[in-house]
Amino acid sequence: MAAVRVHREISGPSDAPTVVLAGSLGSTHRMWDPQVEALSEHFRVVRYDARGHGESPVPPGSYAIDDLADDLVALLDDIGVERAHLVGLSLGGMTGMRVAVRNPERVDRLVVLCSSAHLPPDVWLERAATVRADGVASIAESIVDRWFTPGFSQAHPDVRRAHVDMVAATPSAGYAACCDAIAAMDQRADLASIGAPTLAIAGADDPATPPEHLREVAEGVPDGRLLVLDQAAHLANVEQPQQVSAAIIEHLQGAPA
Ligand SMILES: O=C(O)CC1=CCC(=O)O1
Repeated sequence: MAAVRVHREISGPSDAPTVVLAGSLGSTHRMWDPQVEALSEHFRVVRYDARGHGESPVPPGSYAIDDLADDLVALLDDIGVERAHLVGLSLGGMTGMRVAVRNPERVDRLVVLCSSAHLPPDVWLERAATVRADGVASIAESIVDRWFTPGFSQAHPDVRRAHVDMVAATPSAGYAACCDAIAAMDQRADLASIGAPTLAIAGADDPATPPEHLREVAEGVPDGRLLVLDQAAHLANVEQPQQVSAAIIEHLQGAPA
């Protein structure tokens, strides 16, 4: 499938190294709000909506992780960036790993948060079918139950509500097409070919991509390292914003893996 021109928001100094932030299934670029200020002190920060999400195009049919990776490379081409740091959470992490495998010359350092090289296909095909039948809004509450720990949701009902609304606003066709991409993905054999120094960050309480998935990434990538954050579920960047921002900055600035 041809690459699409994704919706992007750019902040930070134009002459600083570029970091591209790729988000989770059911999110928009706004899921990175907690990181933008801190990262913009050091980097040109490029956030975007994945195809099928937010203000980006929603091509018909199923997608593959390769399509999402091609969109990210097309974004780099479009903004005139030869080589960037990539930071991706969940679906965004899968996309970042794929770019690091297929376009290694475009990737400086990689951060993979709350993601996986492989997830059970049947779960994702079933979710795609549910969303095609009933719409993404029908599962938005249950999705966000996995994004935050119960304690965080109780303490921050406004944050939880904003994320339920974000998921519910995702085009159902785009969401389902990305579920197809996750179902068809198996990057386990490719991890060894990722040359970019890689930090894998897990939420200790993430039921969607538990820490063992990030351990597999950290141990599979030759220059990989694992960080497990307590009191964080799937959207660890929202639940532990300072720790995540600090870990990203340290890794991208070249802390030894
Ligand atoms: O939203 C979820 O259920 C968790 C998830 C797994 C891959 C992804 O992008 O989100």
